[in-house]
Amino acid sequence: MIEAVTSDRIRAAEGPLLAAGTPLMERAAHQVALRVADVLRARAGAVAGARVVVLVGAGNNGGDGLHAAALLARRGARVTAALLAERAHAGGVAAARAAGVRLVASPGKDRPSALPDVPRAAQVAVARESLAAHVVVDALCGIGARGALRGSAARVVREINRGRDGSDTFVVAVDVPSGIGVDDGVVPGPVLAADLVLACGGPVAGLLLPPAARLAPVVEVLDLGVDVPDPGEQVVRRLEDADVRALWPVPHATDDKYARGVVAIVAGSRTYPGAGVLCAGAAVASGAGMVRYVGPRRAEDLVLAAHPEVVPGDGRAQAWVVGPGLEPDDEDAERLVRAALGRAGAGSEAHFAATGVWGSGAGATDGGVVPVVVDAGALALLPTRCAPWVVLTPHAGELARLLTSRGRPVSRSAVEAAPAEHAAEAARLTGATILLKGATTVVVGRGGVLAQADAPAWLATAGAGDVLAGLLGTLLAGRAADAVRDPALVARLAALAALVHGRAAHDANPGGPVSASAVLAQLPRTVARLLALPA
Ligand SMILES: NC(=O)C1=CN([C@@H]2O[C@H](COP(=O)(O)OP(=O)(O)OC[C@H]3O[C@@H](n4cnc5c(N)ncnc54)[C@H](OP(=O)(O)O)[C@@H]3O)[C@@H](O)[C@H]2O)[C@@H](O)CC1
Ligand SMILES: Nc1ncnc2c1ncn2[C@@H]1O[C@H](COP(=O)(O)OP(=O)(O)O)[C@@H](O)[C@H]1O
Ligand SMILES: [K+]
Repeated sequence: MIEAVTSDRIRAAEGPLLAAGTPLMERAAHQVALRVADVLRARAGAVAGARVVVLVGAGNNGGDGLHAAALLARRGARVTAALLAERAHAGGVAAARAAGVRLVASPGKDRPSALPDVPRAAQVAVARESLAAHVVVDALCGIGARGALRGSAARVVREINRGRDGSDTFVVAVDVPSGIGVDDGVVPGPVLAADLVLACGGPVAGLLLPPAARLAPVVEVLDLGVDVPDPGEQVVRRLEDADVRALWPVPHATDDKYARGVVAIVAGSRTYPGAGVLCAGAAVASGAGMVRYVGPRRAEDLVLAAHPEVVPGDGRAQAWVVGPGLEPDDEDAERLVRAALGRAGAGSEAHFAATGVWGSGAGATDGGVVPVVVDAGALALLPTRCAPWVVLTPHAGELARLLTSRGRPVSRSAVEAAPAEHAAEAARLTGATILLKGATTVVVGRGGVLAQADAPAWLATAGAGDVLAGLLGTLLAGRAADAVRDPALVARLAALAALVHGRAAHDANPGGPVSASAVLAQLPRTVARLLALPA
């Protein structure tokens, strides 16, 4: 599991070390230079003679970049450092100059730390040189960044981005891609998408959160000897493949189908029967002990034809999945959804406030409260408050509608610009655990935020969400009693579902298109592959 914290935690951890004179910048620069040298060897064959452009900002992030530039120049790389702010780290400039780094817009002798704005022609030249380099190092700003990149830095980054499509420029970002919201992952202006991010001491939350996460697809943490204290709930987590084994409900030799967990599905309608087929099929494919299906005759016939192991009709279950493919104003479906939500014990929060316990763990298996996944059409049928083992699985448009219906009018694009913030708002307003779908899926529940970026963009296809809902139903049914006792587990299981869903989409056809049916069919093999990994 990757854990990322807010930037003030990193600063607090670094403070005492810096006060004691620990050379953190030298350590960071040394490790950045080593990793850039690895990339140069892979891309240019050797470090000596390879072309590197370092984009340098005003603060210590720029200092890291300049010291790394000096180290690379000493190993024979042809390094240009473009000083793109009104000042630059003095020690870094001296080291770079002494090592033979070519300094663009370097400070004059009489104004060593007050740089003029870089002229337009020089900005274009820096962008051209960057696009032709083997590696570009982004050291414009790190955790000290506030708001969108500005001035020459913003213009050079825009210029590089304009030319980047046809070029295979490799960008290494020092600490973060400059200009992202380091704590909330917003992208308020131009940012250079990184191929590799080298996080200094520990990753900050913004690297894992959408929309910034897509600009930081690979994050490596540089060990600077900084110990970040336990941040409690101020943390963003990402599950990795090695976490699957610890969380997945693997059956024991003594289990029968009921002990393994029964999932009941209310999905699909006369108009959209396929959602029922995909949702129930995903619950079967991910290993439920039994799957029940409740829906109109046409959908039920199709579900049973595709998945004969599904049991038709209502009955006891350890988890419910409601909503995929329901038609508005379908009174039968509405009654079933409300009954399922009733089984989740909408009043559980009052019980928790009175007793300090979330519910009886046994309740989940003896007909008491059970987890419920609420998707698509069922999102409009929520009670005022939900228990945290009710998991809402909206996409951005559905979350915008949900927030608007609760007196917080917001557009889909506003949700997309700050997904974690809006998911947290929905969790506060409803009490439920929120799984907000997208290229990076954000889960907000008890115990903090999780952000999963495991899926290829090919997964953005109709029906994929129905598969996710069925898969999550199986996980919650398999660990229902634990989930009701420990609501933080609900959020982890939701993140686990997103991880496995994304991996199955990749495994089904690496690098190419996938249908929702193909993801479903791939699930058993992907689960087996992930369970075979060492924990
Ligand atoms: N703590 C340590 O010693 C260690 C830290 N380390 C490294 O230092 C980094 C933190 O350094 P930092 O605190 O100096 O801030 P940094 O990220 O360089 O940015 C601030 C500068 O950028 C400017 N600026 C701000 N916003 C901007 C914008 N939107 N667009 C353009 N410019 C903007 C801002 O200018 P100002 O607003 O003040 O005029 C200020 O000058 C950290 O990420 C890591 O890489 C490692 O070496 C290990 C030891
Ligand atoms: N760009 C993307 N990259 C990767 N995964 C994506 C992307 N866009 C959407 N997804 C995923 O695809 C699925 C789409 O679900 P959803 O929008 O509910 O579709 P449907 O309602 O048709 O089933 C979600 O799991 C979501 O996280
Ligand atoms: K940076």
